Amino acid sequence: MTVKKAAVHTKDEFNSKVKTACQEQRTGTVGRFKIAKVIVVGDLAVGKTCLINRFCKDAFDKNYKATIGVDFEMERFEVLGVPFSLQLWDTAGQERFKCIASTYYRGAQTIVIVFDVNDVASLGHARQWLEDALKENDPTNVQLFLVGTKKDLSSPAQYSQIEQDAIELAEEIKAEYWALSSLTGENVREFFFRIASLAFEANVLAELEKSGSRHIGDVIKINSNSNNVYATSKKKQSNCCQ
Ligand SMILES: Nc1nc2c(ncn2[C@@H]2O[C@H](COP(=O)(O)OP(=O)(O)OP(=O)(O)O)[C@@H](O)[C@H]2O)c(=O)[nH]1
Ligand SMILES: [Mg+2]
Repeated sequence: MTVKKAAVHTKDEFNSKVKTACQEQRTGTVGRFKIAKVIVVGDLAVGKTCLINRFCKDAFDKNYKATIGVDFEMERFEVLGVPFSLQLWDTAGQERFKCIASTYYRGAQTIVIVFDVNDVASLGHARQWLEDALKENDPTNVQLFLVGTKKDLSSPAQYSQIEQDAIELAEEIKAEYWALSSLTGENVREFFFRIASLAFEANVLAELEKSGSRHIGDVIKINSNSNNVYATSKKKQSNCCQ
C-alpha cells in the first residue's frame, strides 16, 4: 500500500510504553491541557482549506476562496482513552500573504506540506515550504507529512507518475506520504487520525522521558520520618532540632 511504502514512521501500533502509560493513567499533562499545534502549508489553491473543512465540518466548497493570512480550527480527539486536541492552522499559499502566515509557524509539532497531485510544480515547491516552516521550529521535534490532494481529478496512470516523485521526496525529507481527496473524502479521516495518533504518542513519550525514573502520576509522600524541608531548613539555622 502506498501509505505504508512511504511511511517513515512505519508503525502500525502504538509504542508499548505509551499504551501502558495510558492504561495506568500516567500520561501527565497529556490529556489535561496538552494541545498539539499542526500547521498546514503549501502552494495557493492546492486544497489546504478544503482538506481542513472536509475533516472538521464535513463540507466541501467547489469555489476557491483564498485564505488571507491564517485560519485555525480546534479538533478534539480521544486517543487510547485519553483526551487530546489538535489545533489546526490553515495558512495562506498566496505569496502576498506568506509573510503574515509565516509568523504563525512557530511552535508546531506537526508540519503538513500539501501539494496537488495534478500539479507537478506544487510538489516541486514542497521543499521550500518545508524549509520556511522549519526556520521557525526545531527540526528534531516535528513530525512531517507530505500530502497530495485532489486525487479524484487524476487518472490512475497520471497519479502513479507523480506518486513516484512524491514518495522519493517523502523519504528524503523523512515525511509520511498521504494521497487523498477532499471532494470524495477518501483518506481524509484516516489522515487526521494518523496525525493525532503520532502527535499523541510523541507527547506521551516526551512526558515519560521528562519524568525520568519517577512515574508520572506518582505522588511524592512527605511524612514525619522523612528528612523534610521543615527539618532541613531548621537544621541550617541551629542544631537544636535534630
Ligand atoms: N476536485 C477537487 N477539488 C479540490 C479538492 N480540494 C480542493 N479543491 C478545489 O481547489 C480549489 C482550492 O482549494 P482551497 O482549499 O481553497 O486551496 P488552499 O490551498 O486553501 O488555497 P490558499 O488558501 O490560497 O492557500 C477550490 O476550488 C477547491 O474546490 C479536491 O480534493 N478535489
Ligand atoms: Mg486556503
